[in-house]
Amino acid sequence: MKQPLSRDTSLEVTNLEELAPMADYSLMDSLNRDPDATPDGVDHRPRQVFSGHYVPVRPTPIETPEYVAHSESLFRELGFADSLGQSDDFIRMFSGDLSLVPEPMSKVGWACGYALSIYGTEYTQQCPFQTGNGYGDGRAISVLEAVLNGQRWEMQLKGGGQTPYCRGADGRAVLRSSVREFLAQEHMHALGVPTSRSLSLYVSKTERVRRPWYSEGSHSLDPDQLISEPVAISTRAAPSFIRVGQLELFGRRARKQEHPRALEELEQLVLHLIDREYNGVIDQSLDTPTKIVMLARAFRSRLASLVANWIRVGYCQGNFNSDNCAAGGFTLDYGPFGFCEVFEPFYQPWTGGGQHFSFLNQPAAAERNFKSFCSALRPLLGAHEDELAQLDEIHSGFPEVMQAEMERMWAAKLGLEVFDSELFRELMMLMTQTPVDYSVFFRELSSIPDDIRSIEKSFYRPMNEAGGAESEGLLKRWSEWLAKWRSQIGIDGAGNGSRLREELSRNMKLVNPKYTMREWFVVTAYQQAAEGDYRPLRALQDVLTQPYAEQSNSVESHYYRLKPLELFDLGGLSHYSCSS
Ligand SMILES: Nc1ncnc2c1ncn2[C@@H]1O[C@H](COP(=O)(O)OP(=O)(O)OP(=O)(O)O)[C@@H](O)[C@H]1O
Ligand SMILES: [Mg+2]
Repeated sequence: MKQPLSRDTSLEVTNLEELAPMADYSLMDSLNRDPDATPDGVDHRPRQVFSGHYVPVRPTPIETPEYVAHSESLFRELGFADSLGQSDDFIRMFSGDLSLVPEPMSKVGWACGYALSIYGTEYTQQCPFQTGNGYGDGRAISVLEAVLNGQRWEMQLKGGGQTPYCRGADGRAVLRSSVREFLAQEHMHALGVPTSRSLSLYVSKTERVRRPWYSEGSHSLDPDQLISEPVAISTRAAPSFIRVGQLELFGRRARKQEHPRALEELEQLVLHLIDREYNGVIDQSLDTPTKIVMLARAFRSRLASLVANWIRVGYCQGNFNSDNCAAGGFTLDYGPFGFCEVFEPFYQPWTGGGQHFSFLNQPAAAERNFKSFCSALRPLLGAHEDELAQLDEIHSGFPEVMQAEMERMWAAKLGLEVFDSELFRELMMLMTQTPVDYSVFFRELSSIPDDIRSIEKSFYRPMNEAGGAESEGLLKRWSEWLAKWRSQIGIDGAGNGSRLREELSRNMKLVNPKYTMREWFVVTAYQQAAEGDYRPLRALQDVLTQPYAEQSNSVESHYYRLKPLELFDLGGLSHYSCSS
């Protein structure tokens, strides 16, 4: 059971009037507004934005909003009373209506432009004007910057209506995708993986949009029908929402000298990034070239560690373009993501994602994004030969840093002090030859079994029944592998109850989660939520926010299970072609 944390409730924010004095839009001071924009933010038509870092946008509120969920733990961190999420003024603001927010809160939000590279290749075609000037936050609108409990946060609505970057789309997010992102962010945080956070989720009781989706039981790769879904607004929170793609937009403009202030705007953005995300890591008093070299090194280690963490918990981002890669080194944009159930090295839930963004190829995809990041910084180093050489070296060192992170991560998953490549290679071979559930396998291993019986719980195909010689051979190899592993971790001969064994098991269970976000639970949660029943969603939220805990027997029997075989290959459940 979760322990209620003791807290000083007298300091809690209980309404917007109390929150307002903490608002601090320093972004507006350090960055430039699009000079063509009207300050009132009512310009929602798709158009080109040629310069400036942000466009003022007034969100379009969803009709008749209803409270669905908030993150108790983020509220606690921010010093918000738990009841705040259900108060009228808070609901109004975070369902998109800024018209009544108290001073000095801004009645206008902002959206940002960004560029796109897919696996390291620059694209401009996704922009309706073929110039790259019409691409950016099409439905994400930041509405608040504030210093809360000593930390600076930016709050961003997703699904808050059209922005100049909407490319003709409706600017909305449906309840389905909003529930997914809302749950995933807090789950990842609880898993210890850096991520944007979930603040709140509100659904409209009357406004719906049509989206392509799968019919019940469909095995089709692409959606086979249009369905009407309730719209929702989820709010996410992070120190900033600067993406690698955003640096790229300004890097490309500077490289091509698209306008006289292009280089200056790139520098402003990079300094803003350092201030928001690398404060305390990079000394503000240093000169810009030195800062840039330090930034590249710091981002490299964060990115490598992030991706190793993804793999540790079985997470596949699915669409790891540069515009879905946060420059602060945390997970951003939970679109066509998924958690690996049956282990497959090239697991990829997004049908449009290809192998390059698949599960174990994420380190390579991260390297491509890192390349885009470094190219964006280059114009700022101009003739600084020394720093340019350092930047190149930092870039070319990415695979080595990534590999070291991966080895550390695999060693930790296996309870080893030092990575053992042979033991690991054999395990990978067995895990690809035996359909095995990734998280159940590592969790069962964390109990340090004496034989393979408990590990067999993670097998999708019983090994002994009618499997013949092949199955017998595999079982034998599993047993041999287990014996070898046991001797490597040094507990051979130590019985249950030995201190060493218990400590090792405890540590492994802090690295190998018991509960991960299996899509079939999420489907029930969002389907019921669309009917107005939020209980399955909240129950799942409770389970997923304590993923390493054993939890109750009933939670275990319900949620600690292999994916039922009849759910394999179902559209919307095992794979999806879009996520919005
Ligand atoms: N319904 C929509 N209306 C307007 N723009 C949209 C819509 N759906 C997606 N976009 C835009 O299309 C681009 C690609 O979408 P993608 O799925 O990567 O992002 P997203 O899930 O909307 O948002 P984010 O990256 O902010 O989490 C983004 O720039 C996004 O803002
Ligand atoms: Mg995106």
